[in-house]
Amino acid sequence: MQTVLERTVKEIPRPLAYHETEVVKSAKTILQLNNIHKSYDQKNSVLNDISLSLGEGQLISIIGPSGAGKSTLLRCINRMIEPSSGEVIFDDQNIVLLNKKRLRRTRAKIGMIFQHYNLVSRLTVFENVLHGRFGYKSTWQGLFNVYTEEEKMLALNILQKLGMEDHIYKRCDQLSGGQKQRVGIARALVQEPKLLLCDEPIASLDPNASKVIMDHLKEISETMGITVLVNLHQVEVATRYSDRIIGLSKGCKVFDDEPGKLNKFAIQEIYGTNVDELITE
Ligand SMILES: Nc1ncnc2c1ncn2[C@@H]1O[C@H](COP(=O)(O)OP(=O)(O)OP(=O)(O)O)[C@@H](O)[C@H]1O
Repeated sequence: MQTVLERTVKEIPRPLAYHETEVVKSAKTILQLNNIHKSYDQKNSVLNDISLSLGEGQLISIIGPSGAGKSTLLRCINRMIEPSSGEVIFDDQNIVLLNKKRLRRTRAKIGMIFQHYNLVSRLTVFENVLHGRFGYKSTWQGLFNVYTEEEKMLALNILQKLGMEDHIYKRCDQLSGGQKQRVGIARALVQEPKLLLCDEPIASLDPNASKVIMDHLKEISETMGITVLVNLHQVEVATRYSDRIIGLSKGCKVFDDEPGKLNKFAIQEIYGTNVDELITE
């Protein structure tokens, strides 16, 4: 008898045609991780020797059970969490070695979106989005919210692309979860990033809102050439949207391939043996 997992994996549309796979393989490298280790204490290792490289304009998902180290890995890339050792090569420089000033400049090219949006509730959509320009401002410009006309036009255009043009003067606490996440994406895009890190962007959203967000992320990678790295709990979403999937288990990379290769054995290696339970949850 077919398991739920086998049925689910079979029914998932394969997003890439053969010729597209070839394009993915030849994409220019935008981020290279070399031998990343992370321990929060002396005893336990949370990330073990993670190496990978990401191509320009790809959407790559990281999947794995709770506690596998997905958020830690994502946050080591922009040094929200300091890796214990290893290299993070982005824009031809090792981020791990940058001083505060150069790190700030480099981070401006790395957008991030969060499960709980991290917006300022009492500010408007437009003000929240403009905050994405902070990385390009001097301290006083940031303090006094000094933005150029070009920056305001950029924010408006992005909000329009994300279907948020009717909400720009609303306070963020008046928005639905899906709308808040679109503001989070707009704030990241106004940075004009080369890389977008998404830490469980749909974990708090219903299926419809999740689809809207994933459709936008896919379009961003395909049409803007921005590399999108996204932590996901939903295997079927990862399979449907990703050019490539990375599987983490107990801090180790145990899978790194195209979605079509994510068979039940690979899923078992990533999640352990309770595979049916995982899919029916
Ligand atoms: N600040 C911290 N101090 C100590 N341990 C931590 C800290 N942050 C995370 N950990 C531990 O590191 C491990 C990996 O956590 P992480 O949040 O990266 O996993 P995850 O795969 O993202 O999990 P989830 O899917 O539940 O968010 C867990 O065992 C967690 O308890």
